[in-house]
Amino acid sequence: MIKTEQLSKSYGQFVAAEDISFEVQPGEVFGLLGPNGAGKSTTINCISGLLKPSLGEVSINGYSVLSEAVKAKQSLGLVPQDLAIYEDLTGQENLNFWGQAYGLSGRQLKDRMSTVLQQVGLESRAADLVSTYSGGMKRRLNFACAILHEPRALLLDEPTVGVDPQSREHLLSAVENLKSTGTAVLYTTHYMEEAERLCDRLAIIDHGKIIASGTLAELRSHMGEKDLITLQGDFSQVSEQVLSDFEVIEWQDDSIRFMAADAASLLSDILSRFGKGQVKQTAVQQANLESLFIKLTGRELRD
Ligand SMILES: Nc1ncnc2c1ncn2[C@@H]1O[C@H](COP(=O)(O)OP(=O)(O)OP(=O)(O)O)[C@@H](O)[C@H]1O
Repeated sequence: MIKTEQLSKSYGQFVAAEDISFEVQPGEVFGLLGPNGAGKSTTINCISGLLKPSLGEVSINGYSVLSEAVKAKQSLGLVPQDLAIYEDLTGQENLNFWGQAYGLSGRQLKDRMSTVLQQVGLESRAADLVSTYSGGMKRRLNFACAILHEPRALLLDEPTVGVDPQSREHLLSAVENLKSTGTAVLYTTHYMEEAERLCDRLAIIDHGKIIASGTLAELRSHMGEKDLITLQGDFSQVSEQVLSDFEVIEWQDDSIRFMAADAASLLSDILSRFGKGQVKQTAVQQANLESLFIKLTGRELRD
């Protein structure tokens, strides 16, 4: 339903997205997970037609976004990172505006408005001006506007950034609901927990490139059932030989990261290899998307 083939986008000499290929099937949530600046919005904007790719192909429901834009966009909904709603209109008026822009009218538009308001939990505030909404409520309305016309493919660009837990829950359940009705969803986020909850398959993106992709289970298996251990302290005088029997990912004067199977049982042996007072803090993370990202890049997802 959503397909990119070797999509690249450059700004002058700077390559913001490079060789991005994936497909999202109906009823599937595909996640693009990566830190700020990784290239997620660039990819989404090329798919929605807001940006023209420098190279590669994008299609929606079999129609090329470049050469058959009108047909491609008929099946597409976009929830942009920047809000696309009017503050000086009510929630209802915003929906009415967007509904008409999508060609809906009369009874059909009324029914859809009431369905989406209920899906995002805004029925009781629909008659209020958007300027009186909380940030999370605005994000929910932004989402509602994008799904009014029942798109078969939906692009969500970090829809939960800065929202309160209640709004986040409304948004995540609305995505789950769309998935169950067969919508193909592309979901970008830098929140690992959201990717783990929602996504059937994922691509991890960093510096404009996909560095790993697959189902959650496939991605976890990259970690080889190993835990990620982070030590903080003073390691400026410590030889890397101390951990030569482990896979060290990052070694700095004040922190060390390495992988170990069953880290908890090895911890006292590991700590005994360091001098008194050298290790000030210890953290053990089981295999998850965050630890995989650190393994692949040496950096944290939220950098
Ligand atoms: N118009 C532009 N001109 C030059 N560089 C740009 C432009 N738009 C984006 N970039 C750069 O491209 C890179 C990717 O940006 P993009 O917005 O796609 O990242 P992102 O993963 O969506 O992160 P964020 O969540 O912070 O938006 C960044 O380094 C950004 O500064």
